[in-house]
Amino acid sequence: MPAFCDVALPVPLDQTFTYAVNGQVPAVGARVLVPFAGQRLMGVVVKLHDLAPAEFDAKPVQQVLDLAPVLPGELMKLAAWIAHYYCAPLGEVLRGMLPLAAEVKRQFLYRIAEAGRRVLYDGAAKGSSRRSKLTPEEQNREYAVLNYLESGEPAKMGALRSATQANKALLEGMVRKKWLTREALAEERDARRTYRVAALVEPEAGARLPKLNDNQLAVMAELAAVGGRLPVRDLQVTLREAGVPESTLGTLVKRGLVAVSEEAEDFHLGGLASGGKKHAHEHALNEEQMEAVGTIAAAMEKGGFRPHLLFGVTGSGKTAVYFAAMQRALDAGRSALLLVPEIGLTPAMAGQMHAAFAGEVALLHSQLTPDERAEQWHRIRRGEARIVVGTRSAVFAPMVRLGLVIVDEEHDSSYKQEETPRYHGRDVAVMRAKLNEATVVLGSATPSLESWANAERGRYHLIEMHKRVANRPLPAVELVDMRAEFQQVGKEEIFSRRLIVETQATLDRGEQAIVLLNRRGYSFVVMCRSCGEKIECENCAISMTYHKPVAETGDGMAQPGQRLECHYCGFRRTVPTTCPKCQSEHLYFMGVGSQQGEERLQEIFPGARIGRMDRDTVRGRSDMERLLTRLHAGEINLLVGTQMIAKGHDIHGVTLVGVVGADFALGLPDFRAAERVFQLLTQVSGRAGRGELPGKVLVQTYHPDHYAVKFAAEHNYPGFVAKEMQYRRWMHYPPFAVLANVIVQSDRLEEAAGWAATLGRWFQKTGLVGIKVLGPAAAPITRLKRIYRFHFVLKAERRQVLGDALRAMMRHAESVEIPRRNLVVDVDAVHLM
Ligand SMILES: Nc1ncnc2c1ncn2[C@@H]1O[C@H](COP(=O)(O)OP(=O)(O)OP(=O)(O)O)[C@@H](O)[C@H]1O
Ligand SMILES: [Zn+2]
Repeated sequence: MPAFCDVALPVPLDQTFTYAVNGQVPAVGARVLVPFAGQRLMGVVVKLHDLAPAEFDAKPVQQVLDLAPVLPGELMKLAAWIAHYYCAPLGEVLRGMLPLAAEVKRQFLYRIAEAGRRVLYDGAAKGSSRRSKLTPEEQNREYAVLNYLESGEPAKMGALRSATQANKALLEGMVRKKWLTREALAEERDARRTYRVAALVEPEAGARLPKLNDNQLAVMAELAAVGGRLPVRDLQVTLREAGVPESTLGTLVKRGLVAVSEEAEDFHLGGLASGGKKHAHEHALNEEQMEAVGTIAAAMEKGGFRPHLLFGVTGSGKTAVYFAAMQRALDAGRSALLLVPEIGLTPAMAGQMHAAFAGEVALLHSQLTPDERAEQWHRIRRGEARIVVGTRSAVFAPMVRLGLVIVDEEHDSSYKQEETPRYHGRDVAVMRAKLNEATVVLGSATPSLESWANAERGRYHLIEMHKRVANRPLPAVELVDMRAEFQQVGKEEIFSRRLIVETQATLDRGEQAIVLLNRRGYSFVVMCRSCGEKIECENCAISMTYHKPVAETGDGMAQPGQRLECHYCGFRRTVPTTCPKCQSEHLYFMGVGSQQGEERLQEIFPGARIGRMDRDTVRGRSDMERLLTRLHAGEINLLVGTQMIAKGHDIHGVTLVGVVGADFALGLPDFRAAERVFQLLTQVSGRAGRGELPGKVLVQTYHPDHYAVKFAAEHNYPGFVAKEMQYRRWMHYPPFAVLANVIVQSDRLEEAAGWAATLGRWFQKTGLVGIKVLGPAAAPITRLKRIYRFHFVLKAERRQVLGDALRAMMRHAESVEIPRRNLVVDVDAVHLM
């Protein structure tokens, strides 16, 4: 029997901790509770051994939570890889993998132990009770507990407590004295939990409309707006915001106008927000699609790790390819994992998954409660759900016989986790496939340069889909030079004359238009004309955004009132009437956000039915579904919004896309600025002309000659990458170098600056070979959430060299007592801000 186990704990320290095995030997991959710095922490056993630690006495494990490993060996390996590759503490990696924190509070079973029997039968307790600090009453309770358990049958804590009035502390004491044993009850939760759905009852033909009061009308209108059905919990959120009492729903049910039914939890996305169109799996695949599926299926058949990059233009029908490939995986008795950027933003995708695979599907996304998440996790682990669709962390789903991994919109930066462990979901997906010997497909109309380089180097097999489905043309893109516009009009306008004319014509033809304004709020800078100061957040070195009061939007959603808001930390303040610095009254609101865009559009097109899509109007999945349903139905014919509107939506009536101020981002101090602008322009353009009618795109720009803008206008991805690759090569940026961003941070400026300087001197003195160190410098955002930030950017040609340098740096930081949590190591950083 091994005497010790090494446990990975969720603490910001790059090591594991040794504990003494205490009775039950835990399995590697099982969870245990252990004492740590005065707390009880849950960790995962990573090693069993007999090597007593030299410097200290190992404390015993307090409790073994799982009899068998919760994580299969393959995921343990993946965790170790992530910890090494991203220089992240293994315990924090494992915590991110296990959605089971909720289960630690689960039921315990108590059983009488040998010593307990002796106490009960021999009265040996007398001897011990002299030393015992327990009151006679408590000792009696202990006897009652032993009596209760005498038969040998285990009992739940709840039952014991009510039968004997023993409390938890008393029971724990008995476990410590070894009178009782305790085991965690591995509760099999019912994965098929149900939830309640409210639905409008179809009135009988000829029935008269009943009289309804305002509250009742509000409920009926809300249901009608979302197509007649809504989960009760979502409905209640909306009702609460609108001030409608919850009892109203009950009244409507009594009157037979609304029915409430129970539905199985996993089906509630089916059919929503697809606008009555055919689902992806119902189309006969075209030639390009069939070829793509054929290539993927052949790879699965051959077996082994086979990475693919699926480069398919917007509207080429990539989703249908994913479905067909996933079906092939199922047919071959394997499971398939599909990662998507944000499920809430693309409810149609989830809906189609259910339509195609019904009960085989498990959804994993950030809006699940811990319990729901755990349920899905168990369904997957038991092999009941063989199709898993999820966001970033779904890459850790405990799939059984994983055969296919797909990463949709692989370029999307939401795959990057911006807290420890700072992994990239796409890259972990590729590694996961490798460990499983599975096929992996990264799909996008605008692949990241990293993935494209891998395809060029022959590491990924490239699959291309050049044409839109049904031979639909890509939209014609026209650039509107806003410098010329200004000269001709003589003043700064948000919308060019060209965009106004085209929008009017589109609306007149009964078609739909979308306008991208990629900043939310009304004005994103508030400046004092007298002293030139911008109003910044109290916590961050960031301009605050002005939000205009909106009593009510067209959706009947209550909105917070007028305010300044920091979009980084959420801090809000009232709008000052004078400059906080110089008291001048000349405050100036600059920079047009989506809220102002909507207001202006309503003035210009009073007859338009305008909708807005941004973080202020879309706060949850049901908001998004409601908006999309109204768009599909043509209820909205002019949509304004932030980059959310560019995310994979497939709205067939949209024939015009206008882009306002998207090239502003070209000026950001980040080497990926051009790539991001190209992606955004291409993706948003891709929303036009997806139905019967061809589309048109107008891009308002101050940089009509910039290659990112020009190539996007020509739908020329290869042209753009060729140019961008040159620049990356010259500048030694990824994909021609590997990079890490190291942030040194503290809530005290001197401390952050001092540590940065210390590390800077160390880098200089050490003279690492094969590494280029830029910095220390103040981070582009010098203060964030009250924390001051300095940074280094490390670049290397070889991954190994970079990792070694980072580890050496962390060791040095430890030796000079820079706390680990004040040092952020971001390997393959996506944002350098
Ligand atoms: N073979 C086909 N024939 C006709 N229509 C199809 C076919 N395959 C898919 N479609 C339809 O084409 C539309 C676009 O498909 P999809 O949304 O998968 O495009 P995509 O490649 O993912 O584009 P994007 O990158 O812009 O998200 C959908 O409405 C889909 O139902
Ligand atoms: Zn802030």
